[in-house]
Amino acid sequence: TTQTPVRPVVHYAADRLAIADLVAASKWISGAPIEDPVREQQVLDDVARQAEELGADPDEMRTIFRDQIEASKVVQNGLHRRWRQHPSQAPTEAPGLEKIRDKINVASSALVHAVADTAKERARLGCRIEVTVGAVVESHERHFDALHLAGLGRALPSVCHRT
Ligand SMILES: C=C(O[C@@H]1C=C(C(=O)O)C=C[C@H]1O)C(=O)O
Repeated sequence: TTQTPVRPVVHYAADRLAIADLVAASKWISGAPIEDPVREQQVLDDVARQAEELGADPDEMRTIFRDQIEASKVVQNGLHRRWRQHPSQAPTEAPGLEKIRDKINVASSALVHAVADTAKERARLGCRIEVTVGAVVESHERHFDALHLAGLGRALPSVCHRT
């Protein structure tokens, strides 16, 4: 398949976003709220620390991950709306949230590395179109529906940095 320098960033953002389905199912069953500001702060502090360890910009990493978190909530809210409207589609079992968050942490670290590895590429003029095309191709490969494509779109606006 077509590879561009920023494609790994799109790939790992999509990996992380796909886990939102499990989170949504777990919260649907437990009744936990979709938004968890304490956990969000932990995620942001964690990726900023990892960025520093890799010699990357911690503030930029926080900005990029604020968008990953918003994207996850777009997908979770969309799935809950769908399940309220079509209860027969709602999940009846799901893993516990702690177990799923272990998976999110792994996906986050992979994305931190991809971001840290592409500082130069993300400053290039071609970045924006590469990210956009990458998101469409990635969505197609993963059989994403419109909700997940919209979520991936919400995940990516801060990837290409304006220098
Ligand atoms: C994914 C979750 O849902 C939301 C999104 C988060 C994220 O993307 O890391 C963190 C907390 C929640 O506001 C979660 O609760 O783990």
